[in-house]
Amino acid sequence: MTHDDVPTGPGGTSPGPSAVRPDAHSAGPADSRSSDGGGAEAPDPTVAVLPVDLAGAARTLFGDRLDIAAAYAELLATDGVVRGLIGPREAPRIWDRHLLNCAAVAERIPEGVEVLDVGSGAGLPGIVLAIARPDLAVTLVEPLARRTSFLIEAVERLGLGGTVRVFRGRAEEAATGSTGLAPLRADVVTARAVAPLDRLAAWCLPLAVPNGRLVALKGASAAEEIAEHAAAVAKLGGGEPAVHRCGVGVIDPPTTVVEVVRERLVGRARAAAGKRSQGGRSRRR
Ligand SMILES: C[S@@+](CC[C@H](N)C(=O)[O-])C[C@H]1O[C@@H](n2cnc3c(N)ncnc32)[C@H](O)[C@@H]1O
Repeated sequence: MTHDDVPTGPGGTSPGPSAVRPDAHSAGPADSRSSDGGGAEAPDPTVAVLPVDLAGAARTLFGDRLDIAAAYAELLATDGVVRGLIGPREAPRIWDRHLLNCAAVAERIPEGVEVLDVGSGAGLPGIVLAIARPDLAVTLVEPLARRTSFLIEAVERLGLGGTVRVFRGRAEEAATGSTGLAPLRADVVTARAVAPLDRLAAWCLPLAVPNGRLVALKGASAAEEIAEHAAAVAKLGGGEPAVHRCGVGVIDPPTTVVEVVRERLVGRARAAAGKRSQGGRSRRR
């Protein structure tokens, strides 16, 4: 495993102006799904132009950073498809199923906090959140080299190096710092289409600071997953999972997220905290 810190600074190319595609595209309901797919010939980049019926939502969610979102949409629909990170069928629905679906989640994230996006893949939702919210410090956690190479290039090309870094490795490795690096922690840990809620809680809660949160994009399976996994989540130190709908009145359908607060330290984290507090007391004597 390596730690690929994207150099900070102004690097990257400046994204081109946004353009609105007149032939409005409608897609099925947004859901927690992978954007992944097999490699293919690069589609025509105009396939990623913002459909006119989504332009209002896109302006609401991205504000004056809509041009950067448009550059990312084009990158996903071209390079992302060629490199097998996005299925070719996803290219025409990049905006509604991916960019807007992910950007809506920004409303659940407080101002100026640190965000870890676990299993970023091609940057969803991590890169989208970094575009929509330049106040956030975002770390993209992704184990696969082919995907982290794309992420590093995307961050540079979109000029996001000042607020986004890429960590190559699994969530479990990021949490323990087992490679000799300091363990990663954040106020908010996001994940989309990575694992069922019990596994996600096991991977992501250790990455959250105490009272920090897992925000999992879950779609239609949310209530079912909570019913199935609430007990496992509680054992992992999580509070009662809560469902929230994001982007109500902006996107249709809204994005469904399951949130879990890290309420208690369990296992190794609890033991380590106990040792720290004992050490603290003996030093004070
Ligand atoms: C189905 S893809 C979803 C990618 C992206 N979140 C999206 O919505 O398009 C799942 C991603 O999770 C990553 N992944 C799997 N296990 C992981 C783990 N233990 N820690 C971090 N990432 C993991 C995979 O490498 C893959 O990129």
